[in-house]
Amino acid sequence: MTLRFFVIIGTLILMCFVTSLLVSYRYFFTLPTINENIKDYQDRELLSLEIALNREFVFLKTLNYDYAVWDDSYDYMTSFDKDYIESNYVDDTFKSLKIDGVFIYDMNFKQVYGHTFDYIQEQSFELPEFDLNTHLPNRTILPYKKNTSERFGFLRTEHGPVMFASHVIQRTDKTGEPVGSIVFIKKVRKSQVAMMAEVAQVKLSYSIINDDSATQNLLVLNGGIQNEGIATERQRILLDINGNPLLTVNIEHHHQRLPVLFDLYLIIILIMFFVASIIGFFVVNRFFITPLINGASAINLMLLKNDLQPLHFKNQFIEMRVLINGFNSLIKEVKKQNEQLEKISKIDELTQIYNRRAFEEIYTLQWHDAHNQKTTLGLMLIDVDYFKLYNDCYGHQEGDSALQALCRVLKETAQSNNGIAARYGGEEFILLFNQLSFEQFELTSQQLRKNVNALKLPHKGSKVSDVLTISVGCAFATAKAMDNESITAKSLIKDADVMLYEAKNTGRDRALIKSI
Ligand SMILES: Nc1nc2c(ncn2[C@@H]2O[C@H](COP(=O)(O)OP(=O)(O)OP(=O)(O)O)[C@@H](O)[C@H]2O)c(=O)[nH]1
Repeated sequence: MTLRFFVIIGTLILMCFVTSLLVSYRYFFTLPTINENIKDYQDRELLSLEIALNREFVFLKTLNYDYAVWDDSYDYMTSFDKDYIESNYVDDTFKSLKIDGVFIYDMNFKQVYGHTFDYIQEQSFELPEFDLNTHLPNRTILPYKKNTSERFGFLRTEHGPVMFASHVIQRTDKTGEPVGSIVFIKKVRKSQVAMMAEVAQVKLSYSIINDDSATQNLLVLNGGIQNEGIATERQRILLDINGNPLLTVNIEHHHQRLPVLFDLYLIIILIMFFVASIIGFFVVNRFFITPLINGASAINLMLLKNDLQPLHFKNQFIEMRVLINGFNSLIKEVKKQNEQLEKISKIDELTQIYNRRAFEEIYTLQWHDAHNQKTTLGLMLIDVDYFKLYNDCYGHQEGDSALQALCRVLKETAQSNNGIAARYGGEEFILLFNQLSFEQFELTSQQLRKNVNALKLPHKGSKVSDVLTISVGCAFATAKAMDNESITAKSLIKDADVMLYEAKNTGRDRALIKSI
């Protein structure tokens, strides 16, 4: 798994976790509380509506009571005095009391007086429904049942629903047997409903029910919210005095937008969190993951190429800088040690010139170059004359010093002719030259021998000189020979070896050349 993938997965898990946390909090705590508050509010709206309706009846009932419990009304039921009617139920009475009709009944449900007057339109109208001898079910409007002195409610008429209030006729001091009852009525009007809506702070409309079956599932306006949820609007029915559905009331609640799980605030919070998470990821990616990945790729590439180099990253974080600097120091140290190892593996410790292994590598490369470019290649195989005797005479340490002095000469001579010098065996050395002409090569071999002689290292044991001398076997491969492939790298060394053998056998302290 990559670090970036891990951080992406981590960020996504964090986003899911926080989202579910916020959503759960809203679902289990906030939303139920808001719903409960709205339900409570809507319950109060329904109760207010009920109170507003009752208030309408209270006005009607109070008026009705005043007229029913009055000596003049009581007396009328025995005398049927027209003066009582003419002085108390003129049209202006209806207008001032804001009622639309008065009916007086005896104890046998017989209407002894009835008058209707639409106090707004100021005209009479017929209400046959209040003839209780022809509309027997409507007798329920009268308070003639035991322990009942008043009744009120709605009644269906051909002019629409009306509100009524009735009370038994009694003396003012409430003595004497009931002699009849007075009924006051008031039409249900839009203006009245509008006032109720204002009191309850809801929008109201109503319709008259003509088909009972359509209202079977509707609740009666009574007792507020009953086993219902919150809603933007709901319907209630009003029953007439006989318990039959009369009106459907459409209530539009104050709350027209119900709370949802993902409301605007939650969405904004989630968006803000998502944006913050994404920004966070990009910051971490930009300043931490990308440098780390680049660093890892660079190290990987170095390992593949086997070329260790310091990292050139800049980073804001102290820890990252410490890491990079630490790595660079490590690389520096490894390179240093590698160089030392390389040197140790290629340079002869005593003489500080190339060892045989290094020579083989260089020789192989130069052989191929010379072969490809058709250029000359020359080898000089050097052996110190009577060195065993030198050691015997001066000691091994002096022998070492002599070899060191000799190798300095070999190295200088080689380098001054663009060649290399290497230790080939114990006291056997080899020089390699490329692109020299035969003349230059020959001259160099002689010069080399002279330079060694010029060291003037005393050598009492030598049978050819009183100073240290060398024998040199040289092999020179011409450009032509390199081209026609008549020789090999090995054969050239062999030729040099043969010439060295010749030089030894023909008196030492000399350089013999074979040109191929
Ligand atoms: N002091 C010292 N002696 C070495 C070293 N390497 C080889 N020798 C000695 O070099 C001597 C080589 O002797 P030989 O190969 O017998 O030949 P020589 O005495 O040089 O005689 P010729 O080669 O025939 O002229 C040996 O005695 C080795 O011990 C070295 O690193 N230091």
